Amino acid sequence: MASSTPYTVRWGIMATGWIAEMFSKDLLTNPATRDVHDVRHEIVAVASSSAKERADEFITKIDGPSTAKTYGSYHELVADPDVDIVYIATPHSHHFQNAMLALEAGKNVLCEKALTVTASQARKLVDKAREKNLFFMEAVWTRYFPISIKVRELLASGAIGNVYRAVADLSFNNDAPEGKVTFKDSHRMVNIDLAGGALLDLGIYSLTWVFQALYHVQPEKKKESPKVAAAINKYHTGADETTSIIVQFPKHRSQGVALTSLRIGTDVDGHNSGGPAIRIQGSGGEIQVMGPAYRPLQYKVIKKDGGGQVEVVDCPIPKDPTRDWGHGMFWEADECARCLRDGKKESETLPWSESIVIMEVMEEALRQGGVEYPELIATDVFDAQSSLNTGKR
Ligand SMILES: NC(=O)C1=CN([C@@H]2O[C@H](COP(=O)(O)OP(=O)(O)OC[C@H]3O[C@@H](n4cnc5c(N)ncnc54)[C@H](OP(=O)(O)O)[C@@H]3O)[C@@H](O)[C@H]2O)C=CC1
Ligand SMILES: O=C1OC[C@@H](O)[C@H](O)[C@H]1O
Repeated sequence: MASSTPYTVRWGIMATGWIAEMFSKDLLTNPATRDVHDVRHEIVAVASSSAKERADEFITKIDGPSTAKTYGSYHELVADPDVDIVYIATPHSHHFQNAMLALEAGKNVLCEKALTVTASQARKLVDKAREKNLFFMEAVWTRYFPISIKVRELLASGAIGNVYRAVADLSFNNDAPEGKVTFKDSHRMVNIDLAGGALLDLGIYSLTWVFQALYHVQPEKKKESPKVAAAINKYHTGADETTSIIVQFPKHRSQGVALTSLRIGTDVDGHNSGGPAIRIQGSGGEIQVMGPAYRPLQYKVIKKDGGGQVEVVDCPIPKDPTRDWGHGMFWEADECARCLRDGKKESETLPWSESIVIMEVMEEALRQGGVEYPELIATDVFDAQSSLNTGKR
């Protein structure tokens, strides 16, 4: 029989930027407001690589607990004995070194997407987690949404027959005059030194849907790494600005198309007039998911023999009324808590092997498009004193 006392996870937050704020505010919501009663979350420490004061300000900004310890370095955070799991919210460039720093220190890790810059880095992190017997997960929050769970269930149950194709897009219109985009060259979205680019930041969600539809739902023995064909337009910084990938799963006769761009928007007018962001097509029908691909709130099921009837299902994200907050990242946090409680080292919803295959696809696409990242961020050699860990910029 399940215990009536919820299992508590004590989080350490690494970095104090935008997504760290979103995630931390979600951790602070009351789980009961999403009908979760078996796990709960505490923020026990926050670290900024630049200054302890930034971590102090962060706690104020999120209306966090005054008991949380604040650090001016990532090294101090991973050494804190009260931290059960470290949430890594730094740019892509930093993930390998930061995650390895935490794993080496014996900490469980939830690391923001994209997991790493290269597939080799991802494999090394998984090897380290295995060696140290630690929990490790890529923070692809969308996978833990009830809408994703429902769509996977529908696909697995054969609701649309044999699934042969998935087309997914996550693009934003950041077009600007004279060939520019609206981001400054130094911004993490386009800065090659921070592993910027549409694919690692946005295209990973398009691939997430392609993989949820065509790969994840396959029985383990039938899973196959896809063939990859990619077209990439590079921005003047060297990062990719528009990337289109076709993945082909020959044994399953299925194909996925993953699209991303910083030039045109999936949602043309901000009202979803452009139609679904994701189309999953099977022999017996189609499932459409309304975007954005990272935070979808509605899906439709269209049956081949449905006589024109379309099932439309809304999947809203619950808010904690006390804090007036609910972004949707709490579901992945709940998954981490349950895995820690149950002694699991990886999440079945995004197993290590799947994160690695997706990193391999992105690496191959970037190779075909001629995108190259600097050695400092592409190396798979861990260095605790790397500037990516010490913050000495
Ligand atoms: N799941 C989701 O919905 C989203 C995920 N993300 C992911 O989260 C990660 C961070 O994105 P986001 O929060 O938007 O980025 P921000 O630029 O807002 O924050 C990044 C933080 O990383 C730390 N950092 C350390 N070194 C550097 C450096 N050289 N340059 C910039 N920042 C540095 C800083 O914190 P400090 O100084 O305190 O150490 C900074 O505040 C990315 O991997 C991104 O893909 C982003 C947005 C949404
Ligand atoms: O993960 C993300 O989802 C939302 C986007 O706006 C953001 O750039 C990206 O990092």
